[in-house]
Amino acid sequence: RFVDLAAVDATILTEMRYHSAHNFVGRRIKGYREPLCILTRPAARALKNAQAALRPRGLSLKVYDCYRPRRAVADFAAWAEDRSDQRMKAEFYPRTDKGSLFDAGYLARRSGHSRGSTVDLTIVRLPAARQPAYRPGQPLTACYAPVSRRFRDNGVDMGTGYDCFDPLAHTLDPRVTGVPRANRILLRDTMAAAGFTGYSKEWWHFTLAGEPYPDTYFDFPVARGSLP
Ligand SMILES: C[C@@H](N)C(=O)N[C@H](C)C(=O)O
Ligand SMILES: [Zn+2]
Repeated sequence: RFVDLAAVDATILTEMRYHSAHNFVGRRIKGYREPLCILTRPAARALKNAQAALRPRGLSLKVYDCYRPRRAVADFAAWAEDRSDQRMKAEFYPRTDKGSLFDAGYLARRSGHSRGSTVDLTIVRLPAARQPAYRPGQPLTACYAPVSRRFRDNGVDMGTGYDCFDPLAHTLDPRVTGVPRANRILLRDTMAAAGFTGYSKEWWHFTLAGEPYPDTYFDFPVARGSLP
């Protein structure tokens, strides 16, 4: 019952951050063998419906993370214990202690992503702007800096970048007003209409209500060979 999202809706943009070095760890995460968005079929179909609601408005979804194997979650946990590695702090958690990321709710020891019906995503205005390639070692900017100063993601302004482990990324943080607040609400409402529930601490994180494997945490690698 798992599928490659591209086989269900080829128009949804992808930027698989954990297959890349542009994430809070700073390198590819264990278990991400290919830059694919794998989801349960019901979650992929529901995302297709969300995309269909956005496209007439000149907008598209862009996914950052989909199914996440348990070995990737374990990689996050091992990384969190190594306090000496602060390589990506300046962008992803500038004012949060990395030792508190699990307790603060920004990382989960048993992640909904491992059940296959949870997705991290944003909205992009079409035609999608080209965004600069991330170069490991480049100077980093805080994910909560104004949109003109932080990493130039081609998503609409959500008030912070993706995986910004900071209270400003809480979906309804009262300091986020105007356009970024409206963008968060558009994403939340579009996803809700398609059957997904958001997460109060991360504007980008959604889980399909009535997911097919509510109690199963999978560990197959993210690779075409894992699919039927
Ligand atoms: C790490 C972030 N993208 C995320 O998905 N956080 C939630 C809490 C999780 O790990 O499940
Ligand atoms: Zn997530």
